[in-house]
Amino acid sequence: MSDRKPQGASIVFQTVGKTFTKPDGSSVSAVDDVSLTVESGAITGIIGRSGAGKSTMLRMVNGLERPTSGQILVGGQDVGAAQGAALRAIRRDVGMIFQHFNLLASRTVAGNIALPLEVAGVPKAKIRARVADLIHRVGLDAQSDRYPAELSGGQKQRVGIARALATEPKVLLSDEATSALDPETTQTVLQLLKDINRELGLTILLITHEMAVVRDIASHVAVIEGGKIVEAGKTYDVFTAPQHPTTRSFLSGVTGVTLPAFIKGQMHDDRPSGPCEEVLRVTFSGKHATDPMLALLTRDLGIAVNILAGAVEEIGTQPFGNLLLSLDADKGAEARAYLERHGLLTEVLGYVG
Ligand SMILES: Nc1ncnc2c1ncn2[C@@H]1O[C@H](COP(=O)(O)OP(=O)(O)OP(=O)(O)O)[C@@H](O)[C@H]1O
Repeated sequence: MSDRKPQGASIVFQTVGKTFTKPDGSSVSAVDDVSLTVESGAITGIIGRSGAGKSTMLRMVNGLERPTSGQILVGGQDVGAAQGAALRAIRRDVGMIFQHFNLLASRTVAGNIALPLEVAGVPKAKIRARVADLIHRVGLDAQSDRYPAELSGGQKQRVGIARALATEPKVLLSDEATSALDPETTQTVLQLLKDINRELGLTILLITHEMAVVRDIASHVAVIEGGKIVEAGKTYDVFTAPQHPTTRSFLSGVTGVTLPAFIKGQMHDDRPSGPCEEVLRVTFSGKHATDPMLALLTRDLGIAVNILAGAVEEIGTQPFGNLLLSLDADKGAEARAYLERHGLLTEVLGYVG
């Protein structure tokens, strides 16, 4: 792209709070006491429901909003305290892409990508060369002179990505960048972001309400609810051993493993009296993901299990599996202890009488 290879910068939220005052004078706490370190060069996802505070977190990283309390450091620089030239310098280091692309309809692909360079006062000849490079990087050589209205959603987002990269940022912020795209186009845009992250080493912080996006691209994830981070860690760890109910509910939509309706309809939270079956979720991860544990359970303890649903997925290059089982409730504790001893995680979902 140019002679300088951009390097990532870390983003550190230190006990950050953001309160908005509404027109009627009441206040809303959008972000509340958030501490989070986004590693330099990593792809980190912030996931949360609508109104959880995701956009506010992102907008504080490039100085579009200032925190009410705490600090945000980008590459060690305090964004909230920066003014004038210092703030402009931080903004050059932080590129952003948007759900609805935010392209100028009156400018061509090349013209849109050139815009931040024109604003930064880069000489024309240099702009031309850099724009050509960026267009090539995002695979739009044939569309260079087209206008946004003549592009598909995926192509528009590629323009957005190229424009965000124009000033060679250290950080790329992504605000639901694939939410308006179909699943196939989403995959190609996520792949482009991964390639950029690997080749340029820049830090990517993305917000999303889809766990599938986190699974497909992010090495780290933070779950936000009501302005607070309720869980954070490596994506693999959070997927295989989610701690918070909100995380679990996001995951239930993405693992593709749900109880068959006929079982769900009969299930009780508490164990009924008399003979019954315990319904279990078993999570396999890392080196245990492909172990034949259920066969071993039957062989070693003589406990038979019914498989209700299951899937093995990959996060990065690591496999993890989710199985829903039922077995004689009297044998439940023994079976769970056996599986846990062999490195699997178990969770009792309920009982069928
Ligand atoms: N400028 C503002 N003035 C008043 N309230 C605001 C403002 N910006 C955000 N809020 C409020 O702060 C809370 C968090 O909003 P935010 O947009 O950060 O959530 P979000 O997780 O990004 O949601 P969405 O996915 O719907 O965009 C919400 O209650 C929202 O109404």
